[in-house]
Amino acid sequence: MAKQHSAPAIAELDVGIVIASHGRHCVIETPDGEHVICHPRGKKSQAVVGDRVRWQASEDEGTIERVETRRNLFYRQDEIRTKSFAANLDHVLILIAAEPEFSEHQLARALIAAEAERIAPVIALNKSDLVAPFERAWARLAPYRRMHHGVLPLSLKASGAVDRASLLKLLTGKTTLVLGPSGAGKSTLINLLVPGALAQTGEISKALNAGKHTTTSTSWYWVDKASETALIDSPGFQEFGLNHIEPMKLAGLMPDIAEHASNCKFYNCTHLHEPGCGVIPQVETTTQTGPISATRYKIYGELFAELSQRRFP
Ligand SMILES: Nc1nc2c(ncn2[C@@H]2O[C@H](COP(=O)(O)OP(=O)(O)OP(=O)(O)O)[C@@H](O)[C@H]2O)c(=O)[nH]1
Ligand SMILES: [Zn+2]
Repeated sequence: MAKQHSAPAIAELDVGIVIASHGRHCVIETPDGEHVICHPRGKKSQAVVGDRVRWQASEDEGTIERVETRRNLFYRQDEIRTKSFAANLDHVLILIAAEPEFSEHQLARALIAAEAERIAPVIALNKSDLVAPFERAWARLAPYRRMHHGVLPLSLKASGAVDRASLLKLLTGKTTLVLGPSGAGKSTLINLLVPGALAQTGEISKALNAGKHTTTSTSWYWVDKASETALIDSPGFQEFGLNHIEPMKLAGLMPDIAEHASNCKFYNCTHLHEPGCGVIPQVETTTQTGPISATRYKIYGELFAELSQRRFP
């Protein structure tokens, strides 16, 4: 009888971090800093950037045998699909700018997705050198400056060295996903913290596509030689679907609303119309100031309605 080929025990397999992904295949980095193109074994081991994996070499490529348990997974979900950005994050850095004008809806959605996975968000507002638009954007961010850890003002082009230092103070030793709308300065930020980063991405996508001119969707960069601080660059800030969030969980994921949601008369209060609601009287109106901004409350109501109507794919 032929001897059956048995798979090696997981403990004997090599370890790696997923540093780029493109469709079904991805690039992993070994502890020695080598890069290997890997394919998942079956559908189960679909890996995303930031995943720690166990893999096995096969000729000059590799097979991912297991994805280690994730600390968190930052993703968005609409009616058609789920997009996973990255796993095992310490921070999501949302970079917006004085210009182009940012969408508060998108910002609120990305913050909710981070909160749902218990990932600490950092908001940065770039282009402080554009004085008047910056002032307007800064004022629009008042509710966000009160929540979280404030908003970091930047001028990546005009004061790169100072901004580099303040970003490193926040991000050193951490793994951070950088998100932002087009034109806010994401490439400028990544190149400031990781000189040559974009050239590196070019090489990786070339390896992945064997000469085809497509770019990788998400990429990992080490900021330091010791490989302790990492940035992850990912497109896709637009159309930030939150279908995976239960409507009744929404208030708990918006810190300014959550703060007052425990004072409601009904335990299942939606904070939309109920008598004895702790949230509604705290919302600012044209005649009354309040700790909850009218815009934030409106976003809450719209999202609640949207999530209540969702259909799972
Ligand atoms: N005035 C000003 N312009 C800046 C600043 N930082 C970046 N920019 C400019 O803003 C534009 C967009 O910057 P990018 O870094 O390419 O932005 P991005 O977010 O990567 O944009 P996409 O490539 O479209 O995703 C460029 O023309 C930059 O030179 C800044 O601090 N002040
Ligand atoms: Zn309520």
